[in-house]
Amino acid sequence: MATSSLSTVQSSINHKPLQLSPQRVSAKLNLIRIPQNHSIHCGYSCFEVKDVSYRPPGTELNLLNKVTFSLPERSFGLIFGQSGSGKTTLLQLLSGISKPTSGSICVQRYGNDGNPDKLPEQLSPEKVGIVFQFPERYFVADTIADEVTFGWPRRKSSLQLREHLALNLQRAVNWVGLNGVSLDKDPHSLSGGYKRRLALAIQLVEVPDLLILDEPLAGLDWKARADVVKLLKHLKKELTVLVVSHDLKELAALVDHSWRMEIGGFLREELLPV
Ligand SMILES: Nc1ncnc2c1ncn2[C@@H]1O[C@H](COP(=O)(O)OP(=O)(O)OP(=O)(O)O)[C@@H](O)[C@H]1O
Repeated sequence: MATSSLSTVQSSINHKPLQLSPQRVSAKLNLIRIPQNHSIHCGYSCFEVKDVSYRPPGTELNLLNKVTFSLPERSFGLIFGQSGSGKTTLLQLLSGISKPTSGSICVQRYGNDGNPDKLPEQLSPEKVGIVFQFPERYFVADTIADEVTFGWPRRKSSLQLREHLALNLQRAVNWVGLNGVSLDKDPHSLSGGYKRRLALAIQLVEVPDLLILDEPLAGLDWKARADVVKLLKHLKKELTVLVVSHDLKELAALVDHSWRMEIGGFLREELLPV
């Protein structure tokens, strides 16, 4: 999809306002500690997309046709396929920018025996972080600190909430390896790889249940690409990540599940052709 037509949406998505209660922030802070205690948790969750079709309002053609796949938590999925096949359209549905014409996008919890242990819950857009192609094009602030905190509550929020957000900011910045960089620096002066780190940090302030990346390596030189791959390898240890990319060789070592999107919006599971 042409990036210009999405610019407004993407700007607001890069900086979606945080609507967090202190309880939700605390829950998120706890979430980040889950991997260390992973062995004591029973069962697992899966993001499950079932029979999702999408036809833009006022058109006659389905861009997605009965797309079905599932991605277990803390795994790395990659969707590849020809330009114009519908990959970005699918990411827009997963992140709640558009709504499926039919089908469901849910989180299903399974017990240790592999059986569902409760009814599937609809995936809430609030729990999805998305980094669009070329996210640096939508940076709006003059400093890294302002860029990350754009859209945060300024006045009416409690001190407790602001303290939690500040902690989250610090954690996100450390997580993506931006901690050696002054938060007063102009985001536009960062190198390509560091701009991508910043775009990721914005999404990681509120730890997403699902992190989606559209072409994370596009437009970067070889060094920055290697840098972003290394960062994704690091994030994969704690997050569920879904990537759309044409850069199959560079990402292959990270991939747990892969699918090919075919023209007409048909998705099928397929090993990477590398
Ligand atoms: N709102 C819309 N109305 C009609 N057609 C659309 C709309 N949005 C996207 N399309 C068309 O849907 C198809 C799928 O587009 P999409 O951007 O999802 O493909 P893609 O696989 O992500 O491509 P690329 O790899 O080039 O990013 C394209 O043919 C595009 O022109």
